[in-house]
Amino acid sequence: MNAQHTAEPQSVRDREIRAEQSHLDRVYLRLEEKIHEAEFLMDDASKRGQVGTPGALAERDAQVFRAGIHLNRLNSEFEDFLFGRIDLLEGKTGERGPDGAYISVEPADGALREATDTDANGNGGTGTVKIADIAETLHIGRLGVLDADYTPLVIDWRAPAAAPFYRATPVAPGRVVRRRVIRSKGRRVHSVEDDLLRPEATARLDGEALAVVGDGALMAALGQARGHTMRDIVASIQAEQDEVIRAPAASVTEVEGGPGTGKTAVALHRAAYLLYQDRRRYAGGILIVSPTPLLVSYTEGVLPSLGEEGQVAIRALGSLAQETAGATATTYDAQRVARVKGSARMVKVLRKAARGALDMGLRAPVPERLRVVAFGARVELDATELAAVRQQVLGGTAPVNLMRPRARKLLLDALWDKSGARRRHDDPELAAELRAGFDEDIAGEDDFTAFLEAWWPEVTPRQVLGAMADESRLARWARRVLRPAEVRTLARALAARLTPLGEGELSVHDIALLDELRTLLGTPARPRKREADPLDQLSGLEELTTAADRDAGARRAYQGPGGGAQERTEYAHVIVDEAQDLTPMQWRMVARRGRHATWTIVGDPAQSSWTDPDEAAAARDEALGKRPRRRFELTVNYRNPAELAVLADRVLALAMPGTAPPRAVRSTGVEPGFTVAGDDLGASVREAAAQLLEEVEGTVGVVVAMARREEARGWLAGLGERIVALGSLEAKGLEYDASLVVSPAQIADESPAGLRTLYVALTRATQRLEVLSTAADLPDETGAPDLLRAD
Ligand SMILES: Nc1ncnc2c1ncn2[C@@H]1O[C@H](COP(=O)(O)OP(=O)(O)OP(=O)(O)O)[C@@H](O)[C@H]1O
Repeated sequence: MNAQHTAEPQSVRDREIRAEQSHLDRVYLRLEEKIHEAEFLMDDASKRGQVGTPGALAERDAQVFRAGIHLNRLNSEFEDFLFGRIDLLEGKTGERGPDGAYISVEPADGALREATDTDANGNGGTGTVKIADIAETLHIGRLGVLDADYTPLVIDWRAPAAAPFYRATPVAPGRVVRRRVIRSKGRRVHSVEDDLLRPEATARLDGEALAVVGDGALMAALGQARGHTMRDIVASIQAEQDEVIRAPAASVTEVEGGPGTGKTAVALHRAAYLLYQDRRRYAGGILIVSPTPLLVSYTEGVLPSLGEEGQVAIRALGSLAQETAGATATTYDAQRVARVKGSARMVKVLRKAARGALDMGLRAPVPERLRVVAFGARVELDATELAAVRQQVLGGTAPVNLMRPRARKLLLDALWDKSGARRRHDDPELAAELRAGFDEDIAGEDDFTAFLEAWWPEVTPRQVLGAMADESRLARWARRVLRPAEVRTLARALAARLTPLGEGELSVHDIALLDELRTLLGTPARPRKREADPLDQLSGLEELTTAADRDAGARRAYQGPGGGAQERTEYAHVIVDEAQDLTPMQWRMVARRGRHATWTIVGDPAQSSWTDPDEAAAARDEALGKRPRRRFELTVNYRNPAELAVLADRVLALAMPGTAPPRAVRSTGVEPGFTVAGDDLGASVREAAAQLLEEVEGTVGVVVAMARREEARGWLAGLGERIVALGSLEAKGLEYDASLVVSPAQIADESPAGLRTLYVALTRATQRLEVLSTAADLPDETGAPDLLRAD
């Protein structure tokens, strides 16, 4: 990807920067005009009173807010609004896209012509050269901008015409002769970096030789120091990544790749691409599922920087059921607890628990007999008869809380039988009349209503979870599904946090259980205030009365979850990041949010912390159903320098023998460092961490075993904002300039998936990696722990 010419004179560089600057000036001039237009539109529309038909008003409101959104995007401070340029040969066809650019990928016949070198450079000579005359120049940016005469000033990076910027290679250059990355800040162009894709030809633009400047944009991008948030990679997306980003939305796009291959980056850019490509369809929302809140906060700035936020919700697994279960969690269970809670076998246990909870008298004691007076006589159902009725009701398939009408009906049947009234009439019509009167009498009795409420109470998911904390009860519900040791582990873990009614702090894995329970239990319909559907402007209008109300309604419609207002329970597209880590129960929870969705799934089996990959794969297959799948692989590691990747590759060979590691493209010349901790581990960690802070400009991540997480925070207290302590499972997806991995052996021993977790820990750094061993690591004389040695 490096440019072929690096020793260009300063004057050429300056001239090229000036040329791009004047283009950027034109772009900003045009943007200002558009901003004025949008402001005028908004102002004009809001001045008009509430006149016209509801349809016209709705249309007007929608227009105002579309203009508002556009205005916001234009006003956003983009660091590099314009970042690319391609100089192209004439295309095979003259077809233009909606943005005014020619869309053909292949050059026209004769676009490259042979000439004598006299033609080429005017010096005279005898040989022939190829001449590439530039026929079209496109500038690529975060949004498309058309000039007043509709010529494209900037092409949106997601438009088909921009694809060659990412896809062209010297082997398959298509029409691209020169690709340029433009770096700017605010309104100033700072530098340009070129790749020449047809080095064999003499390229000319307006009769002049085409200049080539710089050392390659990708390497420049990768060398920059990190902050605590991810940056977009829009200026340097690589061809294999671009294929994923622009893959057709239909069905399931599955992407695998090692650490640092850009899976998360690609997933985020894909969300922006899908919205651009079919905004109407994705008005149904895009959900991005992330393993941890840390990864959510690390990545959530990327979409706004790409001009997209409204329709995309990025959620950690612990917050996924917030809208429905009203709960979020950030606490982790011990691995052996998580293994039970995450297993697909829990579905059977929960099904029994949801039904069994009815019998538990959660709010009031469950009545053991039902007594009513019918036709002047007392009729009674005893405990055995009631149990039989309950069994019969539960024979249905509806969610438990929605079975109460059926329970009512079957109780009345049982009472009717018991009353002997059935035998009084042979005539069916009279019998039916009598029965109707019987039902009306009894159902109208307060005692009967009170009985029904106590005997078939409404049960909440939390109550069931709380009820499962009782070991003997859980053993009954989990019979032949969980082993006794698993029952004990689960019951104790639940009892440690929850009251018998399920109040208390939930763990991340509890959320998937609650969500499953919510489906099993169902929510009975309650009369409630109708709310306007924020997506439907017309129905919104029926509800909203004043202009201000309509403003708020329409704003909600366009803001989406990012704006905090719109909470969906189903989405049009679901993107799963770090998919290798979803437990079977979490797959079920995610699947419920994408029943009609198309999907993008990115992950790396070698980084999986789930112990039973087959069980997870089966759950994933079930979630995706019969949708066709399209698989992609990412092969280049952009994060770790080669010197560090070697170390991680050794662990990969132990964790997943035979797996090919991704290819690291950078080298820093700095080898990883090894130290053996002294007697005071905390002091050793602090010292090594402080040293790294001195050595790198950006961030430092200190990764410890989960059991040491809290302790480690204390060790690093006061070292400043550039440093973070992380439990090994929290390090997923994150990236630091330097990382310190504390006791690889302890991380590896913490769970059956420990080696894979260690692989994650070792692949977080962009510059420096330091490993601190303890005696448990069996370090050699250089301090290198046993697990990381070459032999
Ligand atoms: N084309 C690119 N240009 C510039 N930087 C890139 C490119 N692709 C990836 N990167 C950078 O490489 C780093 C790793 O990317 P990302 O976090 O998306 O990888 P990942 O595959 O999700 O890694 P992991 O599996 O470890 O979570 C990020 O800093 C990202 O910005």
